[in-house]
Amino acid sequence: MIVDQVTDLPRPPQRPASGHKGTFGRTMLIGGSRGMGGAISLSGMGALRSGAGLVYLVIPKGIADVVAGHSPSYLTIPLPEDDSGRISSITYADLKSQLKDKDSLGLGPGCGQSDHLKELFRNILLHEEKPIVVDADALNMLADMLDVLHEGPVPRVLTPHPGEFSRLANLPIKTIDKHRQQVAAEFADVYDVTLILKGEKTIVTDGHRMYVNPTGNSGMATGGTGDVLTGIISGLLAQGMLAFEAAQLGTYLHGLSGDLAAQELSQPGMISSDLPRYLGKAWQQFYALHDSGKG
Ligand SMILES: NC(=O)C1=CN([C@@H]2O[C@H](COP(=O)(O)OP(=O)(O)OC[C@H]3O[C@@H](n4cnc5c(N)ncnc54)[C@H](O)[C@@H]3O)[C@@H](O)[C@H]2O)[C@@H](O)CC1
Ligand SMILES: Nc1ncnc2c1ncn2[C@@H]1O[C@H](COP(=O)(O)OP(=O)(O)O)[C@@H](O)[C@H]1O
Ligand SMILES: [Mg+2]
Repeated sequence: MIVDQVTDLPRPPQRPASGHKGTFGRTMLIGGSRGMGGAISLSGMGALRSGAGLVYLVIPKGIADVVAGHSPSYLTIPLPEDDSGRISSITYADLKSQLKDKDSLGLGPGCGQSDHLKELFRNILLHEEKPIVVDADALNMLADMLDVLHEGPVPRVLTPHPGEFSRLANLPIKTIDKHRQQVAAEFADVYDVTLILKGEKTIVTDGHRMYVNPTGNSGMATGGTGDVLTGIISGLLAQGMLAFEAAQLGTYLHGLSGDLAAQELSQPGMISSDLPRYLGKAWQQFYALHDSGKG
């Protein structure tokens, strides 16, 4: 397998002067559960500040008010929940009309795991042709049904940390840490996905190209930072970027937000909700360096 090392960053989504919120895409994020409303709220903030026009959060009804209260900029779609406060009852057929006009999806932040969610995500991955980011508990459930990646339409972006990748690829974390590029590229090639293997120097690969992200710092090793990344990439996909490019730019901007947050707040003093707040500054720096201030 020949894998090209990519260093150049892709062009960001265009922002035509006449653009309206429909121009910049609708992304829908499905997740959250009792005790983990923060995860889907953080993803929503990442999506909003990635430039997406409309951000929909599909959540269990028990956390709907808390999540909606996190930001007035979200649209929320509350669903029935089970005894543990996870999304339940609703089927893929029930959700179809909501999914229809969305440009991208993000599955998993804080959703928990259940047979019901697994079946719902299985159907979405099998049948939805729009780009989908798969993270967190959606990845853990995907580990038991990897066949959907072969059968379903592409593009799919998977965002595991090494613990999640170990479950997906059925490899020990030690092996993953030792051969990060190789195991990530092999998995991406076999399953025809864009894989983001997170951690220090996050890897983005589609099995043919490999990007090693230079931004980020260990101040980002704090709960919820990965949830923000899922939202950023879902938002870039909604704006029409291709999967590998959205993953690459999203990972770069996410790490840069972390670096800018650490500069002002210190590594121990920064938290995941700071990342969306610094994403605006990260965009400014990106445009200044890479796109002559068009943003
Ligand atoms: N505020 C919230 O509501 C939050 C909710 N979260 C949700 O909590 C659920 C569980 O996610 P977690 O990731 O905590 O659980 P996991 O059990 O998947 O991951 C935690 C374990 O993975 C391994 N791991 C993680 N990063 C690693 C690295 N760089 N190198 C080696 N091993 C590594 C470690 O063994 C670690 O204890 C998800 O649904 C997630 O979205 C978390 O995102 C934290 C914040
Ligand atoms: N030491 C580090 N250096 C750079 N980035 C890091 C480091 N530790 C964690 N990160 C980044 O923080 C994020 C953590 O994601 P994840 O483990 O999914 O967190 P959570 O599920 O709590 O949101 C990833 O984007 C990862 O690359
Ligand atoms: Mg995570």
